[in-house]
Amino acid sequence: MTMTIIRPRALVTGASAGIGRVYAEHLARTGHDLVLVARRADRLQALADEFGQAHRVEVEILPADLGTREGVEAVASRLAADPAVDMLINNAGYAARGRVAELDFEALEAMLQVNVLALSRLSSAAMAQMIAAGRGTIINIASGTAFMQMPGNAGYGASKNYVLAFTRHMQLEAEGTGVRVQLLVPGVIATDFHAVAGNDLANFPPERVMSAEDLVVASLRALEMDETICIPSLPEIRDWDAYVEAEARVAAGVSRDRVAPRYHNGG
Ligand SMILES: NC(=O)C1=CN([C@@H]2O[C@H](COP(=O)(O)OP(=O)(O)OC[C@H]3O[C@@H](n4cnc5c(N)ncnc54)[C@H](OP(=O)(O)O)[C@@H]3O)[C@@H](O)[C@H]2O)C=CC1
Ligand SMILES: N[C@@H](C=O)C(=O)O
Repeated sequence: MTMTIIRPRALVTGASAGIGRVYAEHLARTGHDLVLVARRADRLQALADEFGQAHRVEVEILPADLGTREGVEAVASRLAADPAVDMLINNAGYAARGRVAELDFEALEAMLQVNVLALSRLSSAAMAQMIAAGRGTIINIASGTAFMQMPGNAGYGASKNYVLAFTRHMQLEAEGTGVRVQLLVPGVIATDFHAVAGNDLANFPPERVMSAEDLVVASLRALEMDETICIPSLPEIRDWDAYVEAEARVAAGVSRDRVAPRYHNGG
């Protein structure tokens, strides 16, 4: 009698480098088959060979440019067609920076295609398939810059605010479905991201820089702990709770039939 081994299968975007590569390695080590997505097929193939041999898992490469509609649809179709994919790491992304008055609109549009639209499309395809299966895990990668305003970072910061908001809506919609949705909020992580964005990682004080390894371990540990928001370096999670409470107080006041007293003539 032949035994078929059914392993969990994860699809990782941006798997050719940095955070995505580290996720892929950890998931392979813990017995996941993988589908690796990025543009650099040679890198993906090298990782597939390495992880396949070292961890005896099946690793498929799916080279795709998530900055194009065809690339996104190829990956979305893969998610929709394969119920064995029970984990999506929505990680591919980058920063195109520039002050608003000097914005390179084409560069902004290209970044939003990857950071915002591809992530949304792949989240949607995975959610549909996973809700139907009654199980699955999606991790969306935001950024600490979603909580900060810095000159030159309007486009990238806003794209990560989108990820934050979109993922929190996904979490609401996933309630009771068996699907887990994690929002991961990295700070400054030591990867090629900074060089790609035209910055030097060495400009950050070392005490602000985390390794991709530590980030990914924290994210996977948060999954085990059923924490849906993972901010790996935040010492006290109650600070996030306070943020959500403050947001709820603002939300309770934004829609009323009268303006606030401070806008009345004479105060
Ligand atoms: N490093 C940091 O300090 C932080 C990073 N983040 C976020 O983490 C995520 C991963 O970044 P990180 O690992 O640091 O950066 P890297 O530059 O090391 O890796 C980015 C990955 O995204 C892929 N990618 C970029 N553009 C595309 C595209 N058009 N189509 C398909 N894949 C693409 C790249 O692959 P390829 O070039 O082969 O296509 C690469 O695998 C991003 O979403 C980033 O915004 C958030 C906060 C902090
Ligand atoms: N957090 C990093 C990116 O998202 C950065 O500050 O550059």
